[in-house]
Amino acid sequence: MTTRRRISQRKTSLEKSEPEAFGRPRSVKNSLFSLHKHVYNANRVFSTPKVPTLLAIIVLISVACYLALRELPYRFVQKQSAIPATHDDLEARDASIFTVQGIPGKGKGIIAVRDIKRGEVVLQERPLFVLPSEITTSPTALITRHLSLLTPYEHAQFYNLSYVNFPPDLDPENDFAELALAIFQTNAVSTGVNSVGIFPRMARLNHGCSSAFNVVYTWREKEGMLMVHAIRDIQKGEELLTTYTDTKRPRDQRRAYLLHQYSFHCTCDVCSLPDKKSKESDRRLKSMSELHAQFASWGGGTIDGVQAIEIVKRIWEVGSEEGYLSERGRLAADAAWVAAAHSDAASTNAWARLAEEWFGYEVGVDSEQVSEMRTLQTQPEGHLAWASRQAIRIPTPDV
Ligand SMILES: C[S@@+](CC[C@H](N)C(=O)[O-])C[C@H]1O[C@@H](n2cnc3c(N)ncnc32)[C@H](O)[C@@H]1O
Repeated sequence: MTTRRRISQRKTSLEKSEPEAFGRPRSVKNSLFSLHKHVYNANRVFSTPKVPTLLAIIVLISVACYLALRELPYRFVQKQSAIPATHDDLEARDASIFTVQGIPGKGKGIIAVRDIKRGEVVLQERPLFVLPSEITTSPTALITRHLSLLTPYEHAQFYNLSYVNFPPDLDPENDFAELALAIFQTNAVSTGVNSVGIFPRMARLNHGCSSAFNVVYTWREKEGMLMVHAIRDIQKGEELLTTYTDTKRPRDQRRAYLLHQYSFHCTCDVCSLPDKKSKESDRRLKSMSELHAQFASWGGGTIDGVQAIEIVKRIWEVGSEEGYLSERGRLAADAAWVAAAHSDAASTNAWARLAEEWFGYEVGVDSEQVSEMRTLQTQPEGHLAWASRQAIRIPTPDV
């Protein structure tokens, strides 16, 4: 099964553990079971109806109780988190930040209704359901089973989503299982390393490359929630764009991938640059990818700590020229790792401070990554790589 990979590249570096599927809590079954007993006993008291009528009543009441009760744990979990508890609250919060509307040539998209500051939470959302990214059973059967567990509202949310790559010989009005698969493949996003989920509100985000995307989403395993943050200031009226793939690739390759996977020809601000400018942008993006690969070779000892930090600074610089601001928290955290390995506490502290700032924009000031970077600033010697390499002075950030 292919699914949107727009965050999977990013996520593998930012998220570590395998997520749980967000299913109905097991306790629902227990509550349903005890309710069955209760209903059964109640009907024994009023034992006059005929057996078929009685059975019909029991079934009806059971179904009604099940539908009502299965929402309870879900709402309870929602109330514990920062997410507003009801659909109305969610809609009110969304409406104060953005609106979903038709965008010429793109279907629907998300437009800011006010200025949004870099680092702001644009949207938080729990998945309708989550599937493993690799499955051995039939994907249509699996999706159909998950859809059968949704409320009518959630069901409608799912079937309202857009889709591409629907087999031309089939009819979306009749082939619901295939339709569901196409919707899933067009809209699912990574929820950690081995799973993908459907988030109907954020699924309206269209794609932009390199300097064109202005929001980034991250999956928070512990909270079972997807967060969308603005990575640059966004003005009222601007479209919110995320990225569906690693856009540190030349325009031709990005376009070919997006056409094949999502059936659109990308005309974002970067893809629409005149040829000369586009080539310059491609050169910068290629250079960033190559520099990342060189930086990674520090792990194998091919380059020393000072050279590794020079590469980090070069990536930062090229990123600024290109306007590619994503992944800077991770980059600075990796530089802090190098500094810690070489036992330079002051440099570890300085890189961790920079990482805290940029993780704050991209994954949130309340994220695990920010909290780790704060701890590292106070206890550089606590880093797991501390003193694992020769002790040398490591350059601090220029910014
Ligand atoms: C996850 S959906 C995004 C929301 C979708 N536009 C809608 O109407 O619900 C992905 C689909 O949106 C469209 N899309 C996304 N980004 C686009 C872009 N930059 N230009 C044109 N179409 C785009 C493509 O059809 C793609 O398959």
